[in-house]
Amino acid sequence: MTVEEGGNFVKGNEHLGKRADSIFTFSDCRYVIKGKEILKGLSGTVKSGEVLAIVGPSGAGKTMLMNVFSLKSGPGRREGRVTLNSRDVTLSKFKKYFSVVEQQDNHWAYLTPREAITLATELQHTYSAEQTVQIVDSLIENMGLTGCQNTRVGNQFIQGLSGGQKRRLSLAIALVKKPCVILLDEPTSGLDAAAATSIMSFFKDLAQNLNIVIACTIHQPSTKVYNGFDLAMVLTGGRSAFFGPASFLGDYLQLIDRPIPRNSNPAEHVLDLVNREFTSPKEVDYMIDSWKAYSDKETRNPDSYLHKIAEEIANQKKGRGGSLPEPEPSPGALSQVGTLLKRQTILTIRDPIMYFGRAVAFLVACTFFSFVYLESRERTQSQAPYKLFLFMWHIGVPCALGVVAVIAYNMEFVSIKREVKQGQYSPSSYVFASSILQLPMMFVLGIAALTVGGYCVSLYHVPMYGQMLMLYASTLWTFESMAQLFAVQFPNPLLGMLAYMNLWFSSFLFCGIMVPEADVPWPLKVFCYILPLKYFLKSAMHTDLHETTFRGAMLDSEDPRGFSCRNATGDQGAGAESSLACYGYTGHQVLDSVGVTYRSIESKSTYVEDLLIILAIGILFKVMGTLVTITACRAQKGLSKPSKESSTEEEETT
Ligand SMILES: Nc1ncnc2c1ncn2[C@@H]1O[C@H](COP(=O)(O)OP(=O)(O)OP(=O)(O)O)[C@@H](O)[C@H]1O
Repeated sequence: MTVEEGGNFVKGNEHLGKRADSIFTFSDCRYVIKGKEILKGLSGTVKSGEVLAIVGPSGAGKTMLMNVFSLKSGPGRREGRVTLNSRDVTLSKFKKYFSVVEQQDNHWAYLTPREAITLATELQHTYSAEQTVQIVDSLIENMGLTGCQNTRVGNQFIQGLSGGQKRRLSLAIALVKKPCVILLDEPTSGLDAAAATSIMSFFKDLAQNLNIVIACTIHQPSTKVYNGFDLAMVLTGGRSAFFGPASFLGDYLQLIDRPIPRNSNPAEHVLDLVNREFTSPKEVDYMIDSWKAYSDKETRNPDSYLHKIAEEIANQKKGRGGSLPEPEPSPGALSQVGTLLKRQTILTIRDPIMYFGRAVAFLVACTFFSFVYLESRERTQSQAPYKLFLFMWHIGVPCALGVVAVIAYNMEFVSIKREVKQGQYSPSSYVFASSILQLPMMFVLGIAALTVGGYCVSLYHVPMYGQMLMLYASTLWTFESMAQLFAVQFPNPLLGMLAYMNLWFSSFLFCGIMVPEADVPWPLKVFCYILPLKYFLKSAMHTDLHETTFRGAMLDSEDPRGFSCRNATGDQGAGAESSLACYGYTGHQVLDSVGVTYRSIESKSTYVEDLLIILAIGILFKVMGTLVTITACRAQKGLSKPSKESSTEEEETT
């Protein structure tokens, strides 16, 4: 029987591995934002096999406490100690021994649960293919995902797994690491009562069978769900109003003269008592003060539970918490890059937004502009300058559409940060894998932009297709690197899009066509050198024109320019064209003539130089993006140790 059918965790499953005993302790945890204490000295301890529920009204500080446990960086300063077997939980310990299941299930929408679990296993373990299949089968069976193992996970846009199935998939992925502690933020949110009861009883079985610590926040548990917890912590206004065995809450409330009414839900009752929105502040203060008085008294009673907790915390602080298990060997960087590359390839093929959707948009947009500039396919005198404008559209519009990549990379980065923090792989492995995949995809995008619009409709010079494609792919890659930088630099994708569009506009403005480079004042002139479109246009014009000839002009040794349009034939305006519309017979002559007005255009080939500059600009943005990615993934602050006074206070008031 599976969880899906309301059953229990399959006991004694050897593939999931039973952990050695461990103790998770937090002592005197505080969180201060701009001088305001959000968490006020919270302490507690949870043993392996136990489930702790942190309950409290909205704004009580449940999420903040979870963030403190999970070393999440935030706006404030954290104080206190969080330990596992008396070792302070640092980011590297966290990666090895902790798994977090966040409130929002953030999965790869285009993978199936089987693929997602398999890839997570391959990223974190060095198992053989056969062992991997066994582990994956076991997780799928135990998490009740058998029926949906080959269904795409889905998201808000594509239909996929139900909320409960997604939550179980999150848990399956969290278990792949074989953690000692699992932290769950609101695991029942969005689930109906039956699903919530089923998943909580499942957690209880899981904690016992794998001997792991589970700590979760929960908003308003039903009686059935509440009865499944081993320990409960009641929070209000960042303070503790109860911490101890969940089954003891009723007796405690009786002791302080706030008994649970008959047939009432204990959690609901206590939440009513500590909620300032529904109860008088006096009553809430009474609950906090009563707990402080009770815990102070009981901590001194050698037979009490609270005394044992205080002792346990003191032991942990003194380093008498036992050793931590040695984590299983993890795959090397190359193997991780290979697995990530496999995942990125599957996602690229299935998710059209990132590349293939853009390729279609490029094809349509460039073909559209080719039709608008249909006359420019004729290599005639009057059309010569319009070739330049067509190139501007043919590269400018695809680059502008790169703004889509900012959103896509931003969404991707949310998942990447989570996976890196969970210790699945290093950020540099991700950057490496995504960069490898980007390269061929830039050629796909270049082919889409160039082939139909440029070569079929606008009749670009076919022998130069390879060179032109290289130019396109490089320029698109440079803009892709810009998009990736802004996607990771700004957590809000709208800001990233704004930054990208600003850079794109600047690139257009300073491409040497809109305003002569010589006229641009310093320091703005620097943009003429560091943005890629100028180099692209120069080389694209040269590549397409230099081996061709233009009708309406002829070589003329008597004319100082070496050509004239007076007696030329073949152009509709031949002979009658004004000297202004006479650009030249050879591609070189036309390039020089166009360059009189648009000074960045010239007949001299600067292809290699331009290509290298474009690539250098791309590399610069890539390096910046990589640094920001690595920094953002590592931006986790450890807890500062409590002050002497606060540690003493903590020992007194568990
Ligand atoms: N940036 C901030 N500046 C000041 N106060 C903040 C900030 N972020 C959160 N808080 C405050 O911290 C308190 C605890 O918030 P937290 O999100 O932990 O509550 P919660 O118990 O998880 O609530 P809920 O159940 O509604 O999610 C709240 O009173 C909130 O207003």
